[in-house]
Amino acid sequence: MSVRARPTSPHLQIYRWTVTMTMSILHRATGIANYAGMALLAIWLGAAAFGQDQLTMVNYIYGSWFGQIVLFGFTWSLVHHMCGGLRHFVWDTAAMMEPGQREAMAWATIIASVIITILIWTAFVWMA
Ligand code: HEM
Repeated sequence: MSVRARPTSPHLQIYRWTVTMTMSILHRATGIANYAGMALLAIWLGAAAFGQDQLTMVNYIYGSWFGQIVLFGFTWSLVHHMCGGLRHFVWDTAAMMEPGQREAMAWATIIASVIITILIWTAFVWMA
């Protein structure tokens, strides 16, 4: 007896990859990363409350090249997630829902998040 191929439901290997899809995934990923980043902020505040030695140690770790990369990534994650939140806010008004408009907003989110992150680090870290 011949076996007929069973119908498959849509899944990642069937969908054409789109920028809006990437933004949707990134929004959840940055949401999760924001939790981890907030823990870093809590550790820093806790160290400041404990005393100068603890604060110096945390500052040393956060100031290392690895710490700086993590903090830069956390800044981008926060900013990207915030831009994504504003994108949802625009959609809540039922605007920018056409395919071209959705893609334009997705690209605007990526570009704005990179520019804003670099501006924040320029103003508060590199030039401070
Ligand atoms: C540290 C701060 C934040 C954390 C930890 C956080 C965390 C998260 C997480 C984990 C999700 C995913 C929920 C899911 O997909 O089921 C989410 C979704 C969302 N976040 Fe945040 N978030 C933060 C800040 C913000 C800010 C500042 C905004 C707005 C400017 C925002 C707007 C949204 C929106 C609109 C969604 C829902 C997106 C959707 O329906 O697909 N979030 N957040």
